[in-house]
This record gives sequence, structure tokens and C-alpha cells, in this order.
Amino acid sequence: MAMSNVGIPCRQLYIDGEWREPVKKNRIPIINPSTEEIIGDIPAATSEDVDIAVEAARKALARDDWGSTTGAQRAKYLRAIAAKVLERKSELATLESLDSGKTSFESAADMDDVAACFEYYADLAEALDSKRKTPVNLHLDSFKTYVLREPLGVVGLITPWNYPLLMATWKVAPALAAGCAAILKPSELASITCLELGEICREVGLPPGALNILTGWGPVAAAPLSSHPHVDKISFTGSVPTGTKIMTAAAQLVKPVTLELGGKSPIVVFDDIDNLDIAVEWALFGCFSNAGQVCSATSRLIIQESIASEFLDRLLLWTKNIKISDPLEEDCKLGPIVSSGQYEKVLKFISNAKNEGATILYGGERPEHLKKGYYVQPTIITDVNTSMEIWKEEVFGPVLCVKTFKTEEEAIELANDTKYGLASAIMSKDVERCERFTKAFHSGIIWINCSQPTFHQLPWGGKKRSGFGRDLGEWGLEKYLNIKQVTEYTSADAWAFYKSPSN
Ligand SMILES: NC(=O)c1ccc[n+]([C@@H]2O[C@H](COP(=O)([O-])OP(=O)(O)OC[C@H]3O[C@@H](n4cnc5c(N)ncnc54)[C@H](O)[C@@H]3O)[C@@H](O)[C@H]2O)c1
Ligand SMILES: C[N+](C)(C)CCCC=O
Ligand code: NA
Repeated sequence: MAMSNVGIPCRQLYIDGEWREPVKKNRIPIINPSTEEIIGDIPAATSEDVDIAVEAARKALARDDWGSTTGAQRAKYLRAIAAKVLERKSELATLESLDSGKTSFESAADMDDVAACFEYYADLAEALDSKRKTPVNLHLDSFKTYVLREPLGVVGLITPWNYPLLMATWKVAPALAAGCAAILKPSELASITCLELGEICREVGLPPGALNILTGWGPVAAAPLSSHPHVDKISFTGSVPTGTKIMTAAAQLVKPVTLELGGKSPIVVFDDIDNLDIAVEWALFGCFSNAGQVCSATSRLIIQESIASEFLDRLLLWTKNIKISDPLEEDCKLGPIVSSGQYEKVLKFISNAKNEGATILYGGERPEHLKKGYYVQPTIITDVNTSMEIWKEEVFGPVLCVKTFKTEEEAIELANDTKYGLASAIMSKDVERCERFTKAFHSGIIWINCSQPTFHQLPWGGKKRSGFGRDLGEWGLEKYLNIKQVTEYTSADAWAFYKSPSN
């Protein structure tokens, strides 16, 4: 096992710019999924702490040092956060790997993305100043009108464990750029780096209450945000069942929500591809990176029959070549699943597929050389039909299922044969065909001749059961703004709708 000399910080809840013990004083153990050992603990917030954090956020909005800031002033904080993340990049990346099982390469890439995302929203915060007040010309003498873009208020940000700090950043950075006050609730399965974000905010002097970070169990520490009368919006990334609960609770208060949920995304490969190995690598990366714990994982390979056998042969060779090890080991390409619960779920999906008559072409088990840790081999499943669970449900593990097609019509039908609609990928050198598929795919993200590359300038989100609303890009900022129209009557004349009693 690779050793790490990075210590796990012992933190409290980050509320109102300081570390505070949870009211009920409870803590949750941190488990390293590679060793199954307890390596520390995190505070477990309850609704009492949520109330205190919401109050701190309200006060921050009412105070000049946060509530009256310009975008340019907020940008300075965002840039300072980005700089601190880069300063601590190697330590934060190691913490992310220890907590979530993510390979050190992927954790380091996440930290670069985190810093770049804060920088990007710093740019947008600055740009917001010139758009804060936009006149609207009605071509009327008697009215002057304009539109204000204001911070929406107090926002609850509830995030998952698969990209712990990155998924939090996709929400925290635009929320702060917009001038909102936020309460972040990261996943209980991986919260360490999000708590460190609290320390970074403290160090850069972010005004107290602008960002509060509550760790804890979802139903106890996050659910009260959805039903809190003083939380103006919930932005959520996570599973469909939790998203449904959040939307139900928020609906009682007509509270807006953004839901970034799961997926069962297709990757369609045509026989006109120039280079088999290049396509094979994208298929692999699309499903096995981050141990398949990716909402947009292209976990259904839909391959043209004419090249299926050759493609699968190459796929097997590449898959066997993946280094599975402790995530901190050099060149590790596949670490463990995040927790024992998720590990059991992934294994159950594989055994159900077998029981339903599918073939486990490769993998499906714990790698022999790893006796401890929540490791699953990269798994390829064939002889799949469209009524099987493995075709329909999100596994959130390194499990690829394969189906073949003959015609383009059949391919698109298979691709869209899902309740989800997050991402879709096509591999083909035929430009017009790629355009046809771009239009025909029912999803919010399209990848052409690749799978997974993500840029923070572009909108991220899905349709159907994958949710609605968008993170990232200008769309990721807009949802934290209240659009306020202002109409001023500028005429000296009476309105003259009613008869004046003095006449
Ligand atoms: N679309 C995307 O961008 C995206 C990105 C990452 C993950 N995901 C999805 O997330 C899922 C995996 O993440 P997960 O297991 O952490 O999801 P999850 O739904 O179990 O948990 C997500 C968050 O919700 C909280 N939560 C749990 N119960 C809650 C409740 N009753 N009310 C409010 N919050 C509650 C959890 O504590 C956690 O912080 C997968 O389905 C995956 O596809 C989607
Ligand atoms: C495509 N990325 C960068 C892996 C991000 C996926 C976010 C959701 O799991
Ligand atoms: Na963990």
C-alpha cells in the first residue's frame, strides 16, 4: 500500500466564519475505502445547526461586507480561494484520495479544476457589475424601466461524494459570485476537502456567513435545508430518490430547486471509426474512470455489429491492462468504490445481471491481489437485453454493458432507451451522422468522438430523470440571481383611470 504522510485535519462545522462544534456534539467516522480503516471523523450537524447556519447566512446578506459587495469585490475572494487551493493542491488531492478512493492523478486533476472553476466565476462576478442594472427602452415618454440582477438570497447546496470538492465548487463558486450566502452540505461519505474549503475561506477572510459548511447525514443535516423557510433555493447533485425528496419538500414552500441527478448514458460506436484503439480508450475512460462513479459515465456501449467482435477483443486487452491498486500508488488507474454500501450495491448489480442471463465477459469480482478495500474489477457485460436491470439502472461503479446494432435507427433507439437523459456519446468519422445523432439524442450533454471531457464554460445538466437546471457556464450563475424588473412612472400627468372626486 502507498503510504501518505498527510494528516487528516479534525474540523468542526464551519458557521459564520468560524469552527463550531455541532449542537448535539455528534461525529461520523471517516473510512478510507482502500483500507476499510477509520482515519478520522467529521462533525454531524442536526437541524439545530442548520438553523444557526441559515441565520448566519441571512445576517451576511444584510451586512455591507457581503450584502453590498460588487461583483469585482467578490471576485477577489474567489481568486484568493483559487490560489489557496493551488497552494495546497497536493495535500488536498491526497485527502480526496484517502476519503473517496479516487486515484491520485484524478484527485490532482480535480484540484486544478476546482481552482479554475473559482477563477472562471471570478471573471463572471466581475462581468456581472456591468449587467447588474440593464435599462429596457419601451419607447414611451411616461415610463422608465430597467432590470436588476440581484443575489437570490440564502442558498442550500447539497452535493455527492464522487467528486467531493469539485461538485461543491460547481455550486459554491457561482453562488458566491452572484452574491448569495450559501450553506454547503457535502456527502457524509467524503467531506474532508469540503471542510478544508472552510479553512481556506477563513484564511482569505471571506466575510462570516457568506459560506457555511455543514457536514452530516443527509436526512438530518441536509433535509432541513429543503424545508427551511429562510432558504431561498436548493441546488442539488445526487441520486434520483434524494432529488425527489428534496423537490417534494421544497415544493411545499414553492422553493426553486436545481437537480443534477443520475444517468445511464450511451456511447454509440460506428464501424467507420479510423482507429479502433482510440475509440476503445474513450469507451474505457467513459465508464471506468473514477471507478465508474460518474453521473455521466457512458455505461451502455452500443456497438455496430460489423466491428463488435474485434472491438470487444481490443476492449478486453485494454481492460486487463488497467492498474488496480491503492489510489495513492503511482499509475493507479482504478481505485476502490467509495464505501462498503456502494461496493455491495455494485456487486449486487453484477450478480443480478448474471441471474437475468447476461454474460460477464470480464471482471465482476474483487481483484485477487487486493484482499482489503472496496475494490471491484472493471467489468464488461454482454448478452444484455433491454429489459434487464443492468441495461436500465445506474450502477455507479466500473460496469459496462454492451449491446450491438445494425442500423442507425436501431442505434438511436437503443441510445434513447433510458429514463435518464444526462449525456450521450457517438464515435464516428461521418460528420453528418454525428450531427444527426446530436439532434436525436435525448440528453443535455453530447460528446462526439470522446466521452467525459468537461469544461466549466459549458452548461452541465440533463433532462428526463437526470434532472433539470444547469450547473457551470453562465447558466450556472443565473440560477443564483433574482431578476427584478423596475418600472417607474415619469410623467407629471395623472393616470386618469378613475374619476377624480375633486372634479
Ligand atoms: N448529474 C450530476 O451532475 C451528478 C454528479 C455527481 C453525482 N450524481 C449522482 O449522484 C448519485 C450518487 O451520489 P450520492 O450517493 O452521494 O447521492 P445521494 O442522493 O445519496 O446523496 C447526495 C447528497 O444528498 C444528501 N441527502 C441524503 N438524503 C437527503 C435528504 N433526505 N434530503 C436532502 N439531502 C439528502 C446526502 O447527504 C448527500 O450530501 C448518483 O446517482 C449520481 O449519478 C449526479
Ligand atoms: C465529467 N466529469 C468531469 C467527470 C464530471 C462529472 C460530474 C458528475 O459526476
Ligand atoms: Na470516506
